[in-house]
Amino acid sequence: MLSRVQVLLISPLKQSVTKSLISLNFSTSEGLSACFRIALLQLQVGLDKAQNLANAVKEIHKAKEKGAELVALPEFFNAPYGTQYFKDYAEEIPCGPSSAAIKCAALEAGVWVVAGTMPECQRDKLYNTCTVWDSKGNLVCVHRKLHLFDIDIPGGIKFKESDVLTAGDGITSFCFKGVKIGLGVCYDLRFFEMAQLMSKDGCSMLLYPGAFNLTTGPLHWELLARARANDLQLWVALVSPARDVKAKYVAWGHSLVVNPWGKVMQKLDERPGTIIMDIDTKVVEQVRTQIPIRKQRRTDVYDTIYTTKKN
Ligand SMILES: O=C(O)CCC(=O)C(=O)O
Repeated sequence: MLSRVQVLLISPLKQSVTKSLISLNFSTSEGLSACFRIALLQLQVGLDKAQNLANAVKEIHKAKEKGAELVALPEFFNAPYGTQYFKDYAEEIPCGPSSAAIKCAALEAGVWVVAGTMPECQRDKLYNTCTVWDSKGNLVCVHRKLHLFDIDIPGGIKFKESDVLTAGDGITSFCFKGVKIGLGVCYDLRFFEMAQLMSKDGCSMLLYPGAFNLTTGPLHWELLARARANDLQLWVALVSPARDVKAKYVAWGHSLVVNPWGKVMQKLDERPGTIIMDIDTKVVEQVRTQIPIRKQRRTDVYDTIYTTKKN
């Protein structure tokens, strides 16, 4: 719902301070509504790190030509996915070659980049880490995957990231053009409480670089994206690498954008490709006004809260 808010303006140009009151349209929950163009790059990723980086940089520039202002890359855009690879491909952030390539691409193209994830080493630990770069090439924030992907589905898939990786310990969001965007990495998508906290913090969009597989991908990828979008009434974007059937871990692909009504707005198949989508936070306001569940929660009966620090 929109409400009229009065803002006190103090002009620095006049000797005697001039005060004037103006009215602005503010949304009750998220601030001024805003619109921006996002690109999701479903990249082909292989064993050759230099080639992966060159491809990411080329596609960032192509996305800029299509008017993208914020460009998102997939989980492990610079390395194949698999516990056997993490150590060899890991870099310190922000001083490794992958950070350097993305910093430079963001600056040269003049776009913000959510650099999917890369294996990060710090001291003796490895993390699955998402970095965000602004259009001047500054590192805006870092999110280390909070929930490690440890599952065992007999006849389907067994994976144990925790054999090699350490989990992050915080929840991360950043502000782009006045829109707060929450970050998660792949398995993080399964954890509703994390998403709910980002929503409570004022996020209008959640962005997850991810790489589901051929067992859980068809079952849960789109379902989870739509569930998060519908429950929290915000935009959700998932960015996967393209499928490589010869890889040890075969990614599901199907990068997508879901709107705050829970509707899939754009979706790729398993091949390399790009989604270009205009994100309008007015839709967030609409659905939250028309189905006002955010105001109807029984926080006298239940709640979701932080138990530790925020990033
Ligand atoms: O949750 C899943 O089914 C897949 C998760 C995954 O592939 C990951 O966290 O990297």
